[in-house]
Amino acid sequence: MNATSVPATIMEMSRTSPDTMPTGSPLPEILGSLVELTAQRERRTLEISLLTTLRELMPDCTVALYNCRWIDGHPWWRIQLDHSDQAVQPNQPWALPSSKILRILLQQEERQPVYQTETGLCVPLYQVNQVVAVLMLTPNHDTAVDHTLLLALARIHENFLNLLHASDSDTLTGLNNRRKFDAQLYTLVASQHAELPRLPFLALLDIDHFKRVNDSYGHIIGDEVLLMLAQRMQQYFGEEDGLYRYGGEEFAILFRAVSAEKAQAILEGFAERISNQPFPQVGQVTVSIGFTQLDQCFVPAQVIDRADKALYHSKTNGRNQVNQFEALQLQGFVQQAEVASGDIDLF
Ligand SMILES: Nc1nc2c(ncn2[C@@H]2O[C@H](COP(=O)(O)OP(=O)(O)OP(=O)(O)O)[C@@H](O)[C@H]2O)c(=O)[nH]1
Repeated sequence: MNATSVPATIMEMSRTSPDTMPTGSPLPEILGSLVELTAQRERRTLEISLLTTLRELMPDCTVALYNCRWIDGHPWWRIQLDHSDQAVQPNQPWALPSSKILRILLQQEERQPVYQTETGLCVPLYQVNQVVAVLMLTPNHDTAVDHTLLLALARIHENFLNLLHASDSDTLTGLNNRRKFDAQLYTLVASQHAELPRLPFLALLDIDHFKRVNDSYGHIIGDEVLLMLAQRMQQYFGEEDGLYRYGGEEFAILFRAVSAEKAQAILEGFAERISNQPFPQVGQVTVSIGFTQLDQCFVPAQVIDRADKALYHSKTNGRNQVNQFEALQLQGFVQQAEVASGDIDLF
């Protein structure tokens, strides 16, 4: 099913299978749930909306959502939300699923939309032909589950996951794109809490002399360097760190560290790894990095300006190095910008 066929399917359900509709779930209620579901623009709120909808439409079932992560071809999973929406803390440890679920995820069993397990029903959700999440449904007592309704909601959720992924991703590198970066920086700046044990930082990273790569080896090899750099970022940084293609040959990283010194060490470790691991055909590539600590005193435009100034300092002082805005400011190398009437003006 694709996104455009969804409304027809729901209308069809209401016409052709009225007796399979759960009691108390008339068409207006289902449509209301769909409106709510499809208004979401973030994966977590989309997931909460799906579970709320299922809970409302199937009150006799317990529902849980697991997210899947693939490492070297093996699926790991962790519970993301359960029936009560709030009960699960984010970032539970990843675990190996049971052998039955493993067979389903690896598609060793004949691919079906719904699988029967010991405890109930399992509905895999796909992205580019790979399972990215699993809905687990346990009926209380002997309640019959309306498979048509369950599958329609699962497919709608899946379609929206895919749309979200497409609108948030950079097509060349697969990293998050600038649109996603702007949204997440805004959220992070607005929601910072001083009591969090690890401090938030923004780093801007730019490949050194990238024009020479394009000029010497061609644009396609240049693209490959961008892709490999993105892959090395994914291997080096943690799964909770935000990695973005900021534009052209520039990347952004939103990450946490216990101190500015530790943040500097993390970024220097990455720059060193890049310069020490030659790229196919091109050889050595180096990167320059500027970073700054996020602070509620500064709006997103100021935070970006601070990281950018630190990056510019790295570029103009020999490249292949990492600088923090706050340290440069103390030494008098850079100045703070202030926001006036929506623009950034220097003091
Ligand atoms: N292959 C490829 N090149 C790109 C892409 N986006 C931007 N570029 C190239 O990136 C290069 C950036 O060049 P400059 O801004 O002069 O920077 P630089 O050569 O990296 O020099 P410094 O940043 O000063 O070290 C240009 O040649 C752009 O054409 C892309 O998606 N693919």
